[in-house]
Amino acid sequence: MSALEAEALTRRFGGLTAVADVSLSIAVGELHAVIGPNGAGKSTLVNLLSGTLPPSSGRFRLGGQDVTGWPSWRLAQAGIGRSFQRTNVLREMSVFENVRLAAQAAGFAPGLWLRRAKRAAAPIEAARAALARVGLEREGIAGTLSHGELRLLEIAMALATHPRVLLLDEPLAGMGPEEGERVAALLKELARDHAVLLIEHDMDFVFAVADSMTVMVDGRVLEQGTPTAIRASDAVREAYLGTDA
Ligand SMILES: Nc1ncnc2c1ncn2[C@@H]1O[C@H](COP(=O)(O)OP(=O)(O)OP(=O)(O)O)[C@@H](O)[C@H]1O
Repeated sequence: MSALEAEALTRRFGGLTAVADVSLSIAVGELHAVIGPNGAGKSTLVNLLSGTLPPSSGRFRLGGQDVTGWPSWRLAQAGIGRSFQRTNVLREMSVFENVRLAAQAAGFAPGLWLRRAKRAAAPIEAARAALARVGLEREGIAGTLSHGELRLLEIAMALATHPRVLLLDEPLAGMGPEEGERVAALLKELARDHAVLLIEHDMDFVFAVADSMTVMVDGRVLEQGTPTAIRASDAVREAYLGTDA
C-alpha cells in the first residue's frame, strides 16, 4: 500500500495556479523524485504535503488515512518528516540539541512540547539514532558545521521524528561532488524503510537515485514513470531535459 497518496492536489495563489491537479503515490521502499524547471510548483507541492500550506482543492492520504488540511505539527505526528531548502537549524545550539528538539517538537501539540520537553527521554534516543544514521556523530555547536554537514543535520532532524514519509527539498544544495556521493548513498539507504519524495535540480543525481519520477511544468504533471521512461519521453525532452538528455 502507498504510504503517501496525493489526489488532484491544487494550490492557487490569487490568479496563479502553482500546483494544478497533481496526483502521485509513493510506497515505503520507494524514492520518488519530483523535477521540473524553476517555478514549476515543486516547493509548493512539498509545502502542501508537509502542511505548511493548505491545498485549494484535492486530497491527500497517509497510510490510507485522509489527512487533507491537517496542520504541519499533526502531519509530523502522523509520519511526515521534512528537511527544508532553507536552513532551519539553530546555529548557536549543539548539533545534538538541534536533533533532540526536532524530535520533541514532533511529539507534542504546539505549546505543550516545551513544558514536557525536559521530562522526555525518548527524544534523546531518537536524536542519537538519527545522527548515527546520517553519519554525523559530531560534538559542538551547529554553527561550526560545513554546508554539507548542515544538510545532513537537517535530514537527521527530519529522521528523529520517526517519519514513514521523508520530504527532501534540495538536499544537495551547496554541496561538492564528494558530499553529493555520500548523500546519494544515504538517500538510497533511507528509501529502504521510508517513502522518500525528493526535489533536486542535479539531474545526474536524480537519475542515479530515483525509483520513480514526476515531471512538473507550470504546476501540472507532464509525465510520471521510471527514470528510464522519463528519459525516453519526447514530451519531457522538449519541455525540460533538452534533446541530448
Ligand atoms: N506564497 C506564494 N505566493 C504567491 N505565489 C507563490 C507563492 N509561493 C510560490 N508562488 C509561485 O508559485 C509558482 C511555483 O513556485 P514554486 O516555488 O513552488 O516552484 P519550484 O518548482 O519549487 O521552483 P524552484 O525550482 O525555483 O524552487 C511560482 O510562480 C511562484 O512564484
